[in-house]
Amino acid sequence: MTETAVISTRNLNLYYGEHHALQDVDISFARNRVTALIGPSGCGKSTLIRCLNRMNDLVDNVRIEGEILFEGANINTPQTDVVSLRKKVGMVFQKPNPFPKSIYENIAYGPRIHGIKDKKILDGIVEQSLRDAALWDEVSDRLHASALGLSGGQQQRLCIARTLAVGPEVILMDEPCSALDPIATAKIENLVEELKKTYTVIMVTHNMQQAARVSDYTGFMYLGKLIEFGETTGIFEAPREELTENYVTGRFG
Ligand SMILES: Nc1ncnc2c1ncn2[C@@H]1O[C@H](COP(=O)(O)OP(=O)(O)OP(=O)(O)O)[C@@H](O)[C@H]1O
Repeated sequence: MTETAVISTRNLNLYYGEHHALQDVDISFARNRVTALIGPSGCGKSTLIRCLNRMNDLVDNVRIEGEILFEGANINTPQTDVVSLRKKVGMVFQKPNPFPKSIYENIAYGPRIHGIKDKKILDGIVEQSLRDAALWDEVSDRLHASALGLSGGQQQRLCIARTLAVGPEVILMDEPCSALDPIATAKIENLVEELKKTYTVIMVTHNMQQAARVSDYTGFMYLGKLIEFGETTGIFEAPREELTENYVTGRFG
């Protein structure tokens, strides 16, 4: 890959107890591009993206070896400031998980934690984040209503807005559409297209059509290994590995 990598791993290995869940993964994620991670259930896709903002730290009995380079530094060290890492490498989960608070408070929460107190500035961040997440027009008249009253698709865009509000560089998305209907899914996919102008997006998806539609690069994983990585068109139309071909043509999975 000739593009600038924002984040990359070198000899990344992860063990859950005895289970070797990531094996020698070397991958680079290009700036302002969407990279999709695909592969059958249990192959390690979520485990891999969770390494990129140290979410696996929260799991008991996990051991991680190797380097994860972000902005030139290895983040897989005890010295890493994990709070500031998670501000720069945000995450959106499979199931929308808004806080049981107002729409406004969901977005303002992160910036407040990071020290922004001025109401005018917070108002501006809330509006901009909602605009950037393509939600402003649907909620601008009810910012102080509960976020739990939004539809699933709106809640997921709210979660994206919440991530944008703290000024990330990378957005990790772990199957962000799996709980959504096709219309809400299409909105998220269109949004991802917009987001990559400003951010780097790394998305786990079970849906191969989605990977083909939204991503520039695709990594295919199998049993904890990154089997093949390259431009999405190449992975889907001319895979080099037989395993990849079998998977993308639906022969297993
Ligand atoms: N907290 C954990 N403790 C122990 N084993 C785990 C844990 N999380 C995941 N695993 C195991 O690690 C392997 C990789 O899981 P992971 O969730 O990363 O796969 P995945 O490719 O994202 O799967 P899916 O598509 O089903 O979400 C699986 O065998 C899984 O059972």
